[in-house]
Amino acid sequence: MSVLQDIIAGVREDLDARKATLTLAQLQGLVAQQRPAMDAFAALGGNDNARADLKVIAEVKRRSPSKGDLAGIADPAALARQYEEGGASVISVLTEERRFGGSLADLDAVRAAVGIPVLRKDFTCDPFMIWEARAHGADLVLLIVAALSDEELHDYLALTHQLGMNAVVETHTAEEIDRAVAVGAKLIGINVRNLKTLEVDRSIFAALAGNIPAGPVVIAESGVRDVDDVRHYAAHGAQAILVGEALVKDATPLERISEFKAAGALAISSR
Ligand SMILES: O=C(O)c1ccccc1NCC(=O)[C@H](O)[C@H](O)COP(=O)(O)O
Repeated sequence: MSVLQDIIAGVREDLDARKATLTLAQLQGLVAQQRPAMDAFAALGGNDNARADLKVIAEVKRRSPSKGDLAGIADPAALARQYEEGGASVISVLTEERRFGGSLADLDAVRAAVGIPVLRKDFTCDPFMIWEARAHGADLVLLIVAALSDEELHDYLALTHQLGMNAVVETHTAEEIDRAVAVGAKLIGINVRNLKTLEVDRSIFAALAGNIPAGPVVIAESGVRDVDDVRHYAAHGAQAILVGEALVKDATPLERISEFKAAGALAISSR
């Protein structure tokens, strides 16, 4: 069993427990009370043809299978506010519990604290999780191509759009990019971390970004340690970067995001 399959097996068990306490009809009732989702495509520069700056998706990430404990994060809302002040365009909240130590409570806290779109970052493997994301105020969900059939990818993306949200459609190979493009993904992430082996290979972003046609926002996910990594991704076509570990371990994440944005903008202007 790959790491990804193992994570998803745990996600399904936890989901079954939540489904035993809340029906889909009850969840849909909660969704009806939510304010409309924010336009994350626009927030990430999707409507801006010039796309002169680099957008940052800043992640609230407590733990990871590859690195273990990353940060205590006593107050995810305070961290998210620092991200927003630093210039992040979207906040990503890892809600998976067993391997990442996250929760829907973290999502609630972050949603209440910031005025920018929030991504529920989880291993979406059931439509119920998309309804849950919206019920907890998320504006985006994550759809990992490697974890879904074409039919699931199509149906989950359609439900996401039906609920007024966007999806980061995550890829790791040329074939997965083709599948993301075929379903009409508007936000395509290239995760340089192989979720089956946990290997991080930053060079795959440069190798694969050219396979994404004009239109979708291109997001480089994982592996940002410093401005050199930011420059590398921006120089090779990233319009946004998704950063977790480097920010949660930094004493001054606000400054770090400003620095990443400045380095990214410079690299984009010299492309
Ligand atoms: O982070 C992991 O170890 C991991 C392992 C297995 C599946 C997913 C994993 N991470 C999810 C992510 O994609 C990252 O949290 C995100 O891209 C940020 O990465 P980083 O900046 O390297 O923390």
